[in-house]
Amino acid sequence: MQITVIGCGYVGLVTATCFAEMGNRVSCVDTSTQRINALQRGEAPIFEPGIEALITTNLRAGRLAFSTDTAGACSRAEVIFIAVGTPSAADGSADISQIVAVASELGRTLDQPAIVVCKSTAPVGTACRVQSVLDHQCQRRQVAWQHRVVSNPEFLKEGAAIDDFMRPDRVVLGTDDADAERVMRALYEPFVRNHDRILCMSRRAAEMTKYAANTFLATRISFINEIASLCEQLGVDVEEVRKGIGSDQRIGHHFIYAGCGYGGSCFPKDIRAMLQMAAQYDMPMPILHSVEARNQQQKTWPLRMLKRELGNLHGRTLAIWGLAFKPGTDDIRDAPSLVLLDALLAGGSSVQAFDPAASDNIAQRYPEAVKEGQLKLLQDPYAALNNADALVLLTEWKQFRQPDFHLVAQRLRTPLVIDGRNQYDPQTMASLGLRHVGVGRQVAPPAAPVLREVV
Ligand SMILES: NC(=O)c1ccc[n+]([C@@H]2O[C@H](COP(=O)([O-])OP(=O)(O)OC[C@H]3O[C@@H](n4cnc5c(N)ncnc54)[C@H](O)[C@@H]3O)[C@@H](O)[C@H]2O)c1
Ligand SMILES: O=c1ccn([C@@H]2O[C@H](COP(=O)(O)OP(=O)(O)O[C@H]3O[C@H](CO)[C@@H](O)[C@H](O)[C@H]3O)[C@@H](O)[C@H]2O)c(=O)[nH]1
Repeated sequence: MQITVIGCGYVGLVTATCFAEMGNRVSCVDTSTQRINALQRGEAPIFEPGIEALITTNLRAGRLAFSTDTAGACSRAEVIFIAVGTPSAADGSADISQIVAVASELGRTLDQPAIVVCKSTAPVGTACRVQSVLDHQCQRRQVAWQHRVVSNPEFLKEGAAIDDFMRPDRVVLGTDDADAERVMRALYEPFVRNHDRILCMSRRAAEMTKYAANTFLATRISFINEIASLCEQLGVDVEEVRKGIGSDQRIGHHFIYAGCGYGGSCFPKDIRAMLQMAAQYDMPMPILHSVEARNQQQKTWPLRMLKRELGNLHGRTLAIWGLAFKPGTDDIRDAPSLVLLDALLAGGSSVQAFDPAASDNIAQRYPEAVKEGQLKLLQDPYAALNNADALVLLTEWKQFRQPDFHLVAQRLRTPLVIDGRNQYDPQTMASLGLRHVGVGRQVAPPAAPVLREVV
């Protein structure tokens, strides 16, 4: 099939390369000349395991092409995916102006009917808006055809994006057009060979499904983080509780890991967008407000623990392992590391940090601190520990799972490990002379509850 993908970010590139890998001819467009030039040389502008190999193979095979010319790239396309950004506007709502701009351009320039697919995460009603923008242009140009708009939200996770796309749990197609459904089913058929995991529904339901999925996952994380806080008060280990509840099949083990909060380009933004969608109908959505508030609070957990253990942090040197919002990516958008770095740097602490992928992005965000030497971004995780008053683990990269604890204890000035992702066993750490502070797993005896008089 001849496909065009508009937007060469995480979603656009993964979509394009995976469809090309299945034998389709895919043209990719982006407004960034720099991005397109790099892609034409086979260089990925994003950090995503496996993406560069897919780009190179499919470029060489002639199934993949990159350009900045939308009209040219769409001239023979049967299916056109819109995978541009939908960032938060000032009020928290999803800004769909990039989608609308693409739709207008397509309406003005397409000389054949196409299936236009909204892949970006966008509020309920966006696909209908794209349809009316296209319809309006067709009427203006007095052409005889109508484009068909499908909502096809994407569920990939950064760091595992190719695997998620190649083996999706489900493919959601929002359309009531039988022809469009047939073409889209055929396109996705190679990815759902074992059994049909394609779910067809209305465009509005497809859009809502994406927001409901993300906000539900975020709710699970904030829920376990709240339970973890209570565990800290009660002297209970939340890791035991996690296993205890996760083994109930109705709950399951996924997305119930307590930590220092969720970040990334999706959960925070999509919760804000969902709240704004609801606000238009005067819906208060108290659950989602709490999910968001709990997450903000959770991101301050590492700082609170450092203060509890060390007192005043002014003049202290702190080591951080992991700056990306999760392992497998260089993405620092809404990462818990930003909350900690902002506070430590403003409070006069020095930071020595290591991340396998995200250091460049952090350097761009804190250029002054890097220049003045207050923030050192190191190439070696153990070099970050030299004379530090504590090690704070924020991202659970695999290489941090079994570090040389003897070296950790030797390098640190104070043997304190703040484990923001519950990676380490408190007993093992204690046996090595390291004080370990995990999320929701204090080993202290339970404190007395505040007793209230029963009336
Ligand atoms: N990142 C993820 O893990 C993920 C997963 C699922 C869904 N989503 C959603 O998918 C959408 C895209 O996310 P992303 O992370 O790929 O964004 P991104 O910012 O990485 O990429 C978007 C790209 O679109 C380009 N672009 C903007 N306007 C354009 C135009 N008019 N023509 C051509 N290119 C244009 C930008 O230059 C950029 O390269 C968002 O709605 C996001 O919420 C993201
Ligand atoms: O039990 C858990 C699981 C995750 N996280 C955190 O949650 C955030 C998001 O993680 P993850 O969902 O793995 O990453 P994303 O790449 O943001 O993917 C989410 O957002 C995408 C964009 O919409 C969706 O497509 C994916 O399905 C959805 O998982 C990260 O900060 C994680 O550290 C936890 O704290 N505890």
